[in-house]
Amino acid sequence: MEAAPGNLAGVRHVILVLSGKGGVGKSTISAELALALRHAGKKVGLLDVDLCGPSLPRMLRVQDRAVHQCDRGWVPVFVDREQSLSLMSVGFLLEKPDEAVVWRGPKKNALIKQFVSDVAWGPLDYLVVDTPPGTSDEHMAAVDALRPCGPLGALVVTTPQAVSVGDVRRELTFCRKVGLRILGVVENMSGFVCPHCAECTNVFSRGGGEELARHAGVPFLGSVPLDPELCRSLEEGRDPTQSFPASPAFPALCSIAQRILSEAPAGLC
Ligand SMILES: Nc1ncnc2c1ncn2[C@@H]1O[C@H](COP(=O)(O)OP(=O)(O)OP(=O)(O)O)[C@@H](O)[C@H]1O
Ligand code: SF4
Repeated sequence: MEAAPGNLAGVRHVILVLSGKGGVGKSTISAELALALRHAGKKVGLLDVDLCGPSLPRMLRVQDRAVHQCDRGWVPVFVDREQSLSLMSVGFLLEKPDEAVVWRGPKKNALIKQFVSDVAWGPLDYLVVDTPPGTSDEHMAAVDALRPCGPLGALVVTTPQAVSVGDVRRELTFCRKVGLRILGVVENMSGFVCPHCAECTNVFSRGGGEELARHAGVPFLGSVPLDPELCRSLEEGRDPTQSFPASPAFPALCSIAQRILSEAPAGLC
């Protein structure tokens, strides 16, 4: 395998977060996974290649910050004082936060390649990559640019309904075709836990993600419930592990991070 070049040389593991369709919580899971890995003592980078819907700067409350240039390229925005979680997003390059990115494919692909190669990530245990929904040229551009890092892990997010599960099946086929190592499926918005009595109501049905994983022969990493506190923490840019440690989503997210951590020695990348 060729050695990872330049700015990627210090990146140990890469995880692409994918979903068959939009709005299933891919950015949420990317952000929360990055926070949970950071809480486990890891140095984490988050790369937002969802060029048309860059939501991570807002979710992590760093939307007013700017990226700077250094001799090795762009310096990502550090989310925490300890500088253990850094973020690069097209959101930092837009003049206004609600400006639309209306570029054609080649320009988007060129920017994705630049995001991968021209960001001075420094040493990272994990680089978590939030991708656009579906499968597109942008996914291929990200995979091609990241491939020199070694085998790339893929985490696929779905909601429990059958329609989302169908989209995920296509996503898993894509992962296999381009040689991503499928770490597993996460079922998001899986039931609503009542804040009064802790009874779980399966708003959108339940178990589609687990069933899909079983059929596809890939690991099921866990279910994250619909959680108003998680939603609130994202709206307010707060870390739910700190602000809402008793929220129902928190143990689920921690256990997914633990599964990812336990995969690493088995050669994630
Ligand atoms: N488990 C959850 N509990 C409560 N709210 C959630 C949960 N997961 C996601 N959300 C909320 O659902 C909305 C969509 O989530 P998110 O932006 O992460 O989806 P996405 O799949 O990345 O969307 P897209 O890529 O299409 O923009 C957000 O407002 C987020 O706060
Ligand atoms: S689950 Fe029970 S306690 Fe919770 S809102 Fe419904 S009726 Fe009330």
